[in-house]
Amino acid sequence: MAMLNRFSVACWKNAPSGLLTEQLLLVSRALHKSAASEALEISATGEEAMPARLIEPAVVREASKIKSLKEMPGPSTLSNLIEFFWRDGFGRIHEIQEEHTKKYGKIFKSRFGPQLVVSIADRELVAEVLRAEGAAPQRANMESWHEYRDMRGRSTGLISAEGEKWLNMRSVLRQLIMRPRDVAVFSDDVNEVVDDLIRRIYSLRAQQSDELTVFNVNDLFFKYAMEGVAAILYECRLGCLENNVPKETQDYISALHLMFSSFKTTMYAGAIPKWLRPIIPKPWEEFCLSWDGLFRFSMIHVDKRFKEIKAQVERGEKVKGGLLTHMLTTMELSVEEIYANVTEMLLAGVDTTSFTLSWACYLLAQHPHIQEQIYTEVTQTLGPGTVPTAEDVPCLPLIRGLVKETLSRLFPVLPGNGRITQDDLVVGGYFIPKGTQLALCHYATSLDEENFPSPLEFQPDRWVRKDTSDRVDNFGSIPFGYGIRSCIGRRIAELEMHLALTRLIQKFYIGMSPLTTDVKAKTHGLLCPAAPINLQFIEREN
Ligand code: HEM
Repeated sequence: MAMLNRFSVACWKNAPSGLLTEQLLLVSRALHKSAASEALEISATGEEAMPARLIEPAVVREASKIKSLKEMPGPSTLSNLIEFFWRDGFGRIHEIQEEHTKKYGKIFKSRFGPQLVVSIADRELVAEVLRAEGAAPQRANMESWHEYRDMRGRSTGLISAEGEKWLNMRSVLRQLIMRPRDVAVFSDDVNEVVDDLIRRIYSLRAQQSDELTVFNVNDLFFKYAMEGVAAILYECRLGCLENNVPKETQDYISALHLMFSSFKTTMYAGAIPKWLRPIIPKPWEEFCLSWDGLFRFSMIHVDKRFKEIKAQVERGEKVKGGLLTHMLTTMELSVEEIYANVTEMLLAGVDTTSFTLSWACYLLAQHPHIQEQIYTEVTQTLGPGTVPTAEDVPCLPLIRGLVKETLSRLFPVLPGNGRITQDDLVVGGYFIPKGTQLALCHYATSLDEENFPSPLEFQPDRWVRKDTSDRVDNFGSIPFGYGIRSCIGRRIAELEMHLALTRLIQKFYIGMSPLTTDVKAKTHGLLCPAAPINLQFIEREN
């Protein structure tokens, strides 16, 4: 069994899905040697290259021990249905992940109607699956997204595209925003948005009788994240943090809320068969309505920038700008692809960042002594009142540790990720046929004692490297995913979070409002606060 564990992921091309031992003997020659122990090769773009595959004949002896999916443990279809539809399991997906891992082990199967999902909650197996990926990995079935785009004549963007089309777009976009230095140039733009965030905090505090409290900080951080991503993507300001939010921005926020607040509805939009739509029309209608709103907004801003560029060219002026300007002047992507990509990036970049900021501030308020340590680091490193830039962030390990401890461990905003296997695989000793939906259980692995000692404790300093050999990163926690299909907005999100948190900690002591009790997490697509987080922002004397 030890050998099977070592060689627990096998991958081969064009093999039939059957499970005959002879076939296994043949195909297992293609197994590569202990993918988990291969060193990561980080390419110049910051994306991880796949390790070379080696043939390991010893595995052939083990092939006959490979088990089928039938032998894999997991909850029954009935208990799953009860859990999700009767006991509101959609809001507790993260807890169910942990419960099922404890009950069935670190690899188990579940059935949702006709859909079989294999869940993996073991960091080595997650690593092996992701390291064995092909050139264009597939995350999940995006049929409903494709259907909407086909119906409206719209393109897919990075989230929804597959295969060759995805590969082409990814190779263009990764050159623009994947490396920390690509986004460092946006420090000043992001800092302007942080200025507005701080002004907004003063304004909100002033409206309360204690003149300290901001109610439901996620509302504030949602607007900050949206303004920040848009400043980079659209190269313009939206006015989200103003007292009077402009109408078109307000319409966009409503479309975004519709997409997420009706998370179950939009999930059902994909799950409900087309023939049932005349009987249950609402989910599909709301799904289309929110996409219409999201696309409309992006198109307004892309078209506006396009006109500005055109006018500049006509006047013979040099065209300067950021991401959108680059896309519009090089035209490596078609206009429809640009619309789709900025739409999908804005969708991906707002709630993820705002929930993480809300949780980070909540944890700071809950742990005043840790907040003081981070404050000391910030003031000693930057000196009083200095506005930090991306270049300062590597010198602020506790700020980075704060984000990692929040996002990578206690509140992974995406509690799970998915992959559809593109080849037949052997994972953890089980044969998994091509086309199977895998669920990578980040929430369970982030809180696994084997991966992180004292997993329930908030310890930002666990991420601080004591020396260069001390790598804390591991596959127990990959909040931005991994490899060629990982989050393309990671560096933008990190810049927004690092700069905002540093400046908030510089300026305020963040305390818990007496009106906030213990806030639990719930899954609503993302891992979000189940109740409003109300915090006090007490000005520091600098
Ligand atoms: C805290 C903030 C964020 C978190 C935790 C996060 C997390 C993730 C994760 C886990 C994935 C899937 C990766 C995989 O399958 O391996 C993803 C994909 C993606 N994210 Fe993010 N994200 C964040 C912010 C952003 C931002 C700010 C943007 C855009 C500006 C963005 C754009 C995208 C896009 C376009 C994809 C799809 C990439 C592809 O399929 O090629 N994300 N993100």
